[in-house]
Amino acid sequence: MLIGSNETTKLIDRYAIDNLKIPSIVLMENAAIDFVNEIDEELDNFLIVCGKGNNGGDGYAIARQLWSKGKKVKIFGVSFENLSCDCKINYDICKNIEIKMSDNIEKLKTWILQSECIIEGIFGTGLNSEVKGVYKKIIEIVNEHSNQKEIYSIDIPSGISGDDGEIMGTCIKADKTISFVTYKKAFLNTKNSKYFGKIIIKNIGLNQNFFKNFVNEYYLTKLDIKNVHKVRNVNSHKGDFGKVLIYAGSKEFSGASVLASNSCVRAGAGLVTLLTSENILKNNILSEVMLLNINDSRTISKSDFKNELQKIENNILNSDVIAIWNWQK
Ligand SMILES: NC(=O)C1=CN([C@@H]2O[C@H](COP(=O)(O)OP(=O)(O)OC[C@H]3O[C@@H](n4cnc5c(N)ncnc54)[C@H](OP(=O)(O)O)[C@@H]3O)[C@@H](O)[C@H]2O)[C@H](O)CC1
Ligand SMILES: [K+]
Repeated sequence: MLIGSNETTKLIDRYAIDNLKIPSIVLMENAAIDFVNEIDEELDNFLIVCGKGNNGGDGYAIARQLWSKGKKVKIFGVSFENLSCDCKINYDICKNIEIKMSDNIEKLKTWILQSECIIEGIFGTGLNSEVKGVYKKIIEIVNEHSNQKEIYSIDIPSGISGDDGEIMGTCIKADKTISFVTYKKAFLNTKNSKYFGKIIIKNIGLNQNFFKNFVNEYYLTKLDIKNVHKVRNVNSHKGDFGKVLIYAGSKEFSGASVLASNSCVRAGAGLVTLLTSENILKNNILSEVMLLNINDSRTISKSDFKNELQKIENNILNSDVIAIWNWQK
């Protein structure tokens, strides 16, 4: 999965709009549909809190989508003036379909209490300075009055910097964050993970592989592993999947040899042989790994030494990959 700063996410967005000719309003609609698909079906009564930018626009579009599913929806708008272009389009539709809307802070408290779920789109990747004034107040009210209610954040919890996950004065404490296109850099800031809740990334109609050159950082997911995982021919033999020789472990330190050997087996190597000091490991620790014990005592006889060397040489010649433990007493 692509990891994106605010800037890279915007670049991808711009490329999709300017070069791929996907209208921005279509991206917003896709974002809203993807978002709504991740909302718990049991929830029925929603309050959407919208800012003035495209994050707020996503909020208005989500409100429409929920309305079309017959859900109860109200909207609190930070302001209905100076909305971004796509935000205004969705705001106008919400007005036309008569979704209840208000920008009155007192109503915000009442409406939160009447709802089961609060979806917030106050700020997304466009947050560019410390949250103050009315925005700070709105975020605090949402956090304070949402006890026992689900809070869903659009793209990123409002008030968190998308670039480093730091709190810009104050921020929403989400139960679920449904984010678009990239795994935001912010989510790597584990110090603040309690504010993100469960993180879900949606593609909003774009394909991550198409944009992989826009970033140089990737978040490894089960899906990524699945994509590189090759289906094996039923007639194949374990010898077809590489032979690994690991030389590791001593009487005092045997852990690394076990970890490395088991990791190779888990990663799919065909034959894994651990070359290690005599008697340091019981065979049953390594179920699929072949153990090759060597006598590495300092008082070994010359002929035994030759035999040990021969054993090692044979194994080296027979291996595709050799891992050597670098530890000196
Ligand atoms: N491909 C995608 O990822 C898509 C993302 N979408 C959504 O769009 C937002 C980003 O939208 P954007 O309009 O760029 O930004 P925001 O909505 O986050 O916020 C912009 C407004 O907020 C004002 N602002 C910024 N910081 C502050 C602050 N500290 N206090 C008050 N106001 C602030 C800003 O005003 P400026 O005048 O300062 O610029 C804007 O008014 C993304 O997160 C997604 O949710 C698309 O919908 C689909 C494609
Ligand atoms: K948000």
